[in-house]
Amino acid sequence: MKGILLVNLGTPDSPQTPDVRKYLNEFLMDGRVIDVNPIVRTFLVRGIITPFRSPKSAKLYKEIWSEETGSPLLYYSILQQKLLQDKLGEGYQVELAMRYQSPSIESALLRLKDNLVESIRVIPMFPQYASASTGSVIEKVMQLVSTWQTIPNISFVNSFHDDPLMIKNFADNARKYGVENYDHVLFSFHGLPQRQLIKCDHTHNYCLKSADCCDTFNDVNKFCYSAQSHHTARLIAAELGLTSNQYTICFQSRLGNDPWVQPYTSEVVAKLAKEGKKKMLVFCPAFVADCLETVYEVTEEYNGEFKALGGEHIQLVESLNDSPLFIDALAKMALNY
Ligand SMILES: C=CC1=C(C)c2cc3[nH]c(cc4nc(cc5[nH]c(cc1n2)c(C)c5CCC(=O)O)C(CCC(=O)O)=C4C)c(C)c3C=C
Ligand SMILES: [Fe+2]
Ligand SMILES: [Fe+2]
Repeated sequence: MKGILLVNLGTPDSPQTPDVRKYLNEFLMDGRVIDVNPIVRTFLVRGIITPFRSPKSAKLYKEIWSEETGSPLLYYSILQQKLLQDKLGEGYQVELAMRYQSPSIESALLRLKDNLVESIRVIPMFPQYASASTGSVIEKVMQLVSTWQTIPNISFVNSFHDDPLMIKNFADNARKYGVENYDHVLFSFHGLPQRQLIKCDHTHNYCLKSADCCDTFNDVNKFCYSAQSHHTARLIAAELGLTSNQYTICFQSRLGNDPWVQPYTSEVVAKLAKEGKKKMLVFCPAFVADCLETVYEVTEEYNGEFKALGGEHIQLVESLNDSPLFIDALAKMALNY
């Protein structure tokens, strides 16, 4: 039996403030997410961010929480695990874990260990590599497994930003809206502090040194989250036959006052509304499942800001969720030892 472990980010156990606080504390106390001195991080997270953000975020989570299925991120993650298990069949044990909260990575690894799997293939569910997402998952898994007496044959998917099935899946999801019916297309990725990009630049002389450092995907920037994001967007655009003036790549969900990777989605939305764009199609290709950042931030927040400035409608392209093409992509990654 071979073990496959899917790991996504995590979501609160409920949309109530105490559960959201517990989630944010675990998430934001991760040194790869808020990568500052631990004393400063503790002060920032426990003293400022979590006390103020928890009640606000709880309100947003209540907006996207379904009575029947709970958090969209967990709902689609469970579906992805079940569908991949069905596809791979008996020789494989597919487990799901979340980096923060539940189901925990520790419990999923123990289920694989108890079944004496010969090997474990870990798939962090983030197409583009970032230390704050993929890096954190890999570190946590290695930390836990390193304490086992028998360390299994273990491998990790580091990124899948250019996976052809994933690219086709996003493009197909957009086709049903008729891309030609929109004035402009946005590729809005989750943001990241600029210093986290710079830390991944092993040459110390490329990332953010010029305005066009992400315009090509090359040997120097191949591990950069922003360069991988630009690459994903260009591939989806090419699949849809979009020319470069028909779309904009941007980054959402900035937290705090430090500079994050730019341009910021909210500023791009405002600029395009002021230029007279009426209808926009928005992809969020940093996420493989719909979540707070897509369902609320794009459909409610950016749509509201766009309309307030004269725009008519922002249409979110749904995420990969339970699409058969994405399950095929996962199966390929699972089998590609
Ligand atoms: C310093 C702060 C943050 C970094 C860095 C960060 C990176 C990052 N996050 C994701 C994926 C997701 N993030 C989600 C929610 C979310 N993200 C942050 C902060 C940082 N993320 C916060 C505070 C939150 C919680 C919501 C809020 O209060 O605004 C989610 C959604 C979870 C859900 O339950 O739906 C995802 C998914 C990636 C891929 C990433 C690095 C590239
Ligand atoms: Fe995030
Ligand atoms: Fe870069």
